[in-house]
Amino acid sequence: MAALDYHAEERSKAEFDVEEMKIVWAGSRHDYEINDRVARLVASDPVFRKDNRTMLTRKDLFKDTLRKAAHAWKRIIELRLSEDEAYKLRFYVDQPAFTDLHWGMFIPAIKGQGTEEQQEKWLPMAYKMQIIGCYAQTELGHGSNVQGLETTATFDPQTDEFVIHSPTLTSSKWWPGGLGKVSTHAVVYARLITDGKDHGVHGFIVQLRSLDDHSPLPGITVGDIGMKFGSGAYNSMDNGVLRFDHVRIPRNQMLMRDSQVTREGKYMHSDVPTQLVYGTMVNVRQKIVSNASGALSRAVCIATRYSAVRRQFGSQNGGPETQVIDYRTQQSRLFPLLASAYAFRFVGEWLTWLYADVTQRLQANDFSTLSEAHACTAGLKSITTSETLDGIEECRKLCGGHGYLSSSGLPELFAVYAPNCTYEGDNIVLLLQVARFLMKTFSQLGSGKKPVGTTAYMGRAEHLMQCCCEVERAEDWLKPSVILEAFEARAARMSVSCATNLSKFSNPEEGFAELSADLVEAAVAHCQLIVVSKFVEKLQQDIPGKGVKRQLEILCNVYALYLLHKHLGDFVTTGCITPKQGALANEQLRLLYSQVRPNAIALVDAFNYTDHYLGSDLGCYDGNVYQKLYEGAWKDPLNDTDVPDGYHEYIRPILKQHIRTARL
Ligand SMILES: CCCCCCCCCCCCCCCC(=O)SCCNC(=O)CCNC(=O)[C@H](O)C(C)(C)COP(=O)(O)OP(=O)(O)OC[C@H]1O[C@@H](n2cnc3c(N)ncnc32)[C@H](O)[C@@H]1OP(=O)(O)O
Repeated sequence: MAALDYHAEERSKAEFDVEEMKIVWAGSRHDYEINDRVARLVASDPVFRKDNRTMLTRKDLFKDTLRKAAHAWKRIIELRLSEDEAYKLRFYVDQPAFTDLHWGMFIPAIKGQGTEEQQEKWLPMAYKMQIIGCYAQTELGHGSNVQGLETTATFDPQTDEFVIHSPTLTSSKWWPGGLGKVSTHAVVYARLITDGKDHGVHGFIVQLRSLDDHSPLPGITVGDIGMKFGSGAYNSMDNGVLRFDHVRIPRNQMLMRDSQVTREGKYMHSDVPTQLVYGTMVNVRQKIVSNASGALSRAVCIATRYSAVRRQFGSQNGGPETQVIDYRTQQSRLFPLLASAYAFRFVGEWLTWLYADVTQRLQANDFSTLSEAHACTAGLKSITTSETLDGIEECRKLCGGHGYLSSSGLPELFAVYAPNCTYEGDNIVLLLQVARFLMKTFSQLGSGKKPVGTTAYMGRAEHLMQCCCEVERAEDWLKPSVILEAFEARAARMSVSCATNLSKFSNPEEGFAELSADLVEAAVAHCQLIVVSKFVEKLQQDIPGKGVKRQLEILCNVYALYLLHKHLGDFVTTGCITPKQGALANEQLRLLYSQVRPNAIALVDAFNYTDHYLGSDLGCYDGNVYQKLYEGAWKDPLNDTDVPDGYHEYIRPILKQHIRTARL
């Protein structure tokens, strides 16, 4: 018997080869095959079940997380999975855990900042998970301002040790994931003090817990910081608090790749930029950008499938009501998010390449692209996560009342995704970093330094300041060169305007603070240009598969014109386009939505998500939504009995008019 599929008709409307699109989405056939195999493996394993997660108490949720992490590790060993496959297995398990920080930050910090000797000592133990580590940087009173950290690491030449100490309440480490209950070790960021002199923040490997019985070592106070936003979600993570009371560690546990302390206590800094101490954050920011498309596509998949099943109003002569996906209002909110998911996928791919490139250069002591890599990772982390979080919430609203149910998967997705906008650098702070980079690049234009990479367009600032958009008819907006020039002109003009206003201040820092809101907008314009241009570049590649490239062209245009529509004020006030051209863009956008419509379900099928990973009754592959919602309701613990616990004490006295004498 053929499997039931409420979306069969929608799927038959697709004008492109979905299987080929799956490969484009995954990045390569190889990645597609690994993703597919690992996702199915996770979905079919009962230990990885997550449908009751939001109903677990904190302790049960944490224990469930430990079980899943241990089981995942067991499977990784049994199946001899590669590092990449193991990462994907943890990804599809879809439950934040200490392992994310062990593999995602502790190991990379040692790799990036440790000497060869230190790597040889610590990495083999970390790779076998004989030790489990976290990244202890943020403090109770200090987050984005890394230079403001208070924890101290004072060198004691008598014993050849560092004394790690938390001098104040605000210096307590606060937030590091995996710290609260699991990590045996941490890379701790502390101010290095030798001979009474403060040399700024450096990383140190510190053992926190006994490897025999897991109890905290002397001088260490450690625990979990408490419940976080939402049910399930990030509450599976043991974000921790940590205080040091004069904890001693050997000198060779300072991460000494770029700066060293000698046996005599002399501080030596090689001629590499001090910002390399931020390297782990750059690495994670790049991963966060890659993951943004994952979270957004998941929400979009749920909202799109449900919008095709859900019918509301518009019944003609007693016929079925209209599918909500056919309403223009639904399309104009949903399809830009679908296009954004694809846009973020491709910019994430590009950023992974950029990061690999800068890493290679750094190894060869070439620091020329470091500041651009920092600006790109910081800026793209900021805009992709902000848009993803807003997009998830929009998808919840697009699912109407049912989106508010936990079983839609959207509330938990929102709650688990929300910290992305804050961790690894608050999104506004990161945009200000981009703005600084832009202002610096502009100020160097006069000195003949030619901007390259993502700022190459600034080299054409003179042209971009006075060019006129050539759009006369709506279809002119489909030309990539027209779109790119409009985005370049907007970004350049907003930056130039900031630079001009800044130059009026005698104190540049005062000017920067005063104009910070404008600077953030200029940074957003620059980052959006990067996303649009990387989408356009992707389309210049050879993309096989019937109709695949055509669909991507449509989505690219949707993404760009939606941004243009949303930020019309920027484009018009900077004189990049006229109000008439803005209206034509909107007209074209409506036409594009009609082209997306028949392909919408197939475009979300191309994400190739299992029902397990999606975790949503509304987004299930077969579209049998109402049955699932109905059955799901009866599984709630409140429905274990018809008469609820508490009836006799609290309902009956009200009904029977005994409330005055009731013992509550
Ligand atoms: C399997 C399942 C999924 C797994 C998924 C994988 C992920 C794995 C899990 C992760 C889960 C998340 C876990 C979160 C864990 C935290 O959140 S860890 C804590 C993160 N904390 C932060 O990100 C703090 C953010 N703050 C900062 O980065 C810096 O303090 C700031 C804001 C950039 C300021 O830096 P600053 O040195 O005080 O000051 P500033 O004068 O602005 O900068 C000085 C120079 O350094 C440059 N600079 C600044 N930063 C950098 C940098 N990073 N690089 C290069 N240059 C830089 C500036 O451009 C400037 O350059 P010049 O203009 O002088 O040329």
